[in-house]
Amino acid sequence: MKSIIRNDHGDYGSIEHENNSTSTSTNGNILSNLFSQRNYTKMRDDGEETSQISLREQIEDTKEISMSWSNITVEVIKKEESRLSFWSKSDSSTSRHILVNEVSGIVRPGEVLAVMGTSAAGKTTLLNALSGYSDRQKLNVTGSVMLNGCVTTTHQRRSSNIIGYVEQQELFCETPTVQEHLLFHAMLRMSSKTLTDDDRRKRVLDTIKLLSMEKCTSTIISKLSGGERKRLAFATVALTDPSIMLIDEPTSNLDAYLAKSLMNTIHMFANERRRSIIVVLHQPTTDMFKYLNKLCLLSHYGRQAFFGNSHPQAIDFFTNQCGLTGQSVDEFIEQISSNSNVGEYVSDEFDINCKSSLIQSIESINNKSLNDSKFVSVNFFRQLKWLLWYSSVGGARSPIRTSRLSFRLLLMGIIFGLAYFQLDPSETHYVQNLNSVSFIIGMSLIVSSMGVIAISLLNERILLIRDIQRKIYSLQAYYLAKSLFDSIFIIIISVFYSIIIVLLVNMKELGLMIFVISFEALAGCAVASLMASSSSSILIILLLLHPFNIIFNQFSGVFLSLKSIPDYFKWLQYLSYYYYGYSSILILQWRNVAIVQEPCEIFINDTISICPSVCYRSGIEILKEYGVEQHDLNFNILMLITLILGYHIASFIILFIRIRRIS
Ligand SMILES: Nc1ncnc2c1ncn2[C@@H]1O[C@H](COP(=O)(O)OP(=O)(O)OP(=O)(O)O)[C@@H](O)[C@H]1O
Repeated sequence: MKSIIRNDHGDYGSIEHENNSTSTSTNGNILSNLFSQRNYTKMRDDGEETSQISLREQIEDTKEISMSWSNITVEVIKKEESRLSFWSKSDSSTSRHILVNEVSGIVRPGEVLAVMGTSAAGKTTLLNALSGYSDRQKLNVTGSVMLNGCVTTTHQRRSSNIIGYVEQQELFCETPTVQEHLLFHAMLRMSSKTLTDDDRRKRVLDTIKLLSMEKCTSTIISKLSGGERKRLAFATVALTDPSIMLIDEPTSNLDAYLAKSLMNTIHMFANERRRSIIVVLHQPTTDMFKYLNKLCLLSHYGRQAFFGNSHPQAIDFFTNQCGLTGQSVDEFIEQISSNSNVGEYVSDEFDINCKSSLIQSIESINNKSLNDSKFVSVNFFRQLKWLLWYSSVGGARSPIRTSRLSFRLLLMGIIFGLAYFQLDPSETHYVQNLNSVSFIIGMSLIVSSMGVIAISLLNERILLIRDIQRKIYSLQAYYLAKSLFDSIFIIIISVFYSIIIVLLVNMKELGLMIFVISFEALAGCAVASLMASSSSSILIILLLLHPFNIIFNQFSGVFLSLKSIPDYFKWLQYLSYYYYGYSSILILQWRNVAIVQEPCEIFINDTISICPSVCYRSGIEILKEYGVEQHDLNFNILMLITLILGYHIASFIILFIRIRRIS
């Protein structure tokens, strides 16, 4: 069937599209019900009346925004250094590499524009420039991008909810399921305040259905196929219903049927929701052209080779104006790709014959006012709630956190528990053994969990930067949610680990031991967060964590006597979580011990010998020997809490500065 696409200028004509297939009509129904906010409200009030609301009413609710761009040039400036020998001064020069060269275009509400061209022609680079994300790659962009004729800055494009960008390799948090991922985005990204949480849940299910993803609703993202990931990336953006969608290679990794079905859905989004959509396409099949209204063709080095109606106008241009032979657009693309001279020639022809009318068409768009489309960010507590939920559903499935760490701790708990099994005060080396296990219990827990905390924070960094740039949530909400979730996780494993060792070794004061060990581990993990925030790779984290741990170990009182720490290193003792943790555990073990029997050590001819008789010491005397005061328990716990907060604040500030610099 032929349908007329509304067009202010009349230069883009009509397109043909299928309207009678089952999948089309099913998708159409879902789509028309999907994004009507009024539908949801009505459903709540009037039961089944939803379907009576016409698409026309829905369209009036929507924001129709055209996007145009003129003379977009993207270049990378490379600094090249040449040095004749090690000692000679280096000569540095800068060179400019043009990736996109004076490209112009326009897409209006209701249209799908396809950007096509040779590999590495600059299609993704153009999309990055249009979406406002080029500066994260340190690229220099000139030219203007207009929304409804108003010139915009990159920041405006990034921070408004007008543009939804589906990147070529969309990043996901890998452990949640498809439904959980979409729900998280529905709760934080759908800006309408009138939607209830139930409406959002329903929209998630409808979006899953629209993209034929029912089969993988409960599949963990890391297990999705390449094509399913593509569809999920599209679904994540489609969920929020932006006025303009930029989609990089939506059909790659999809089979012919799914590719066609997805293009059909994209076309319907544009057509029925009056959205302006730009897609980068690679080798589209001939029947896919019916879903495209316009074509922007890039040749070598980002030069523009064509812009216009996808099929008839393109064929006319390539055959009549450029003298190429062929029947379809893909044949011309192939000729341009295979021979850079043909590409150059076609680009020159386009510049001479067509560029000025395109620029006129762009300039003719009146400056229509844009609605205030700043991101309506959800409040801090809602962000915190859903970030905590997302961390917990994802974290609970992460094997590094769950099975592997639990197994490691169980194994260590059993080994240490059996090595120091049921310590008996009447044993010869009771004091030494009890003091050793008091140190090892905290140290082993911290060393095992530090890496997990640091690596998970570092792994999420790229996602965090992207989500903050997209204004999905704030760094404050993310950091607080992450720290809360990690703290709960650390407390659970501390309880589990302490119980094993305390019971096997026969240590005292189980309840308070759990309390102290948890705080010691939390302080250690706060240091791990600080390391992760300060590092840019796992290797750097590992290089930093071990020296830090060893240095803080030395000032715990177990190796170097607390009494002999030089004054200029006292500050290291006060920053050491091992010192406060170890001292507190010693206090718990010795404070109520009245008498300890142990063999006496005496000096005979300057060598230590064991006297056959026994010596008697109180627990308080043992503490004194280690430089620990029994009344320091509360102070130590307070200091551990201070360290936890201090290290986290330092970690947050460093992360904040790093992300600000990148963004
Ligand atoms: N940040 C950057 N610094 C230097 N060169 C870059 C940068 N980003 C992209 N390029 C280069 O720009 C060219 C165009 O890259 P782009 O990813 O835009 O191509 P493309 O047309 O999308 O390619 P494909 O179809 O293969 O995905 C490539 O040669 C690429 O190496």
